[in-house]
Amino acid sequence: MKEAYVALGANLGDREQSLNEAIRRLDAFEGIEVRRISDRYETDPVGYTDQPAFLNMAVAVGTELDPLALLRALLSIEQEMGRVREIRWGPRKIDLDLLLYENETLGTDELTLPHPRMGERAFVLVPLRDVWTPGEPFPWESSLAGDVMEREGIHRRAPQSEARPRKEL
Ligand SMILES: Nc1ncnc2c1ncn2[C@@H]1O[C@H](COP(=O)(O)OP(=O)(O)OP(=O)(O)O)[C@@H](O)[C@H]1O
Ligand SMILES: Nc1nc2c(c(=O)[nH]1)N=C(CO)CN2
Repeated sequence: MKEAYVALGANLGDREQSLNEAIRRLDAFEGIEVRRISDRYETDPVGYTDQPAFLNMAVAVGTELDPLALLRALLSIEQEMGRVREIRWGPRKIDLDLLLYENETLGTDELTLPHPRMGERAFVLVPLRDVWTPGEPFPWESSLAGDVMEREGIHRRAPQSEARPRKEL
């Protein structure tokens, strides 16, 4: 089994439900198992800013798929969930990006590894740090120093059990 990291984002419809559904579909996919799941973060939109706030997460997966097959699995889940591609960096029901696959580097149009913009995106790095290999230093720690969360408009959401109304506990 190889290890890979996937970033998830949603900013249209029921964002929470979309993220849960995407993780369920990932884990159900032949050759992929979800190993660790980050907290959820409410984040200000980056790039194209005239759009609703995102919910962002990251997961660590174990996989028997090669990098391209894993990327295609992510794209197929996006499509099954009804993602419509319109504006680049624009609003979407669900976005799944392949951040890292072991230590592979790749530079094709279809797949670039590591993901070319991950190092400059706090909305990616903050959840990625949650699921990083336990005991291993997080390589982007210095990018997250100081008040980056405040500056980039990133707010950790309460865990689901805390967020639920008492009667449902
Ligand atoms: N590491 C990667 N993860 C996901 N997609 C990638 C990667 N490298 C290249 N791509 C290609 O990028 C294409 C466009 O991806 P997508 O529509 O998710 O981009 P975006 O989310 O708008 O922007 P960004 O790539 O900056 O997150 C995909 O069809 C895919 O083939
Ligand atoms: N906060 C935030 N901003 C974004 C995001 C995202 O997931 N979170 N995804 C984008 C498309 O790549 C563009 N901008």
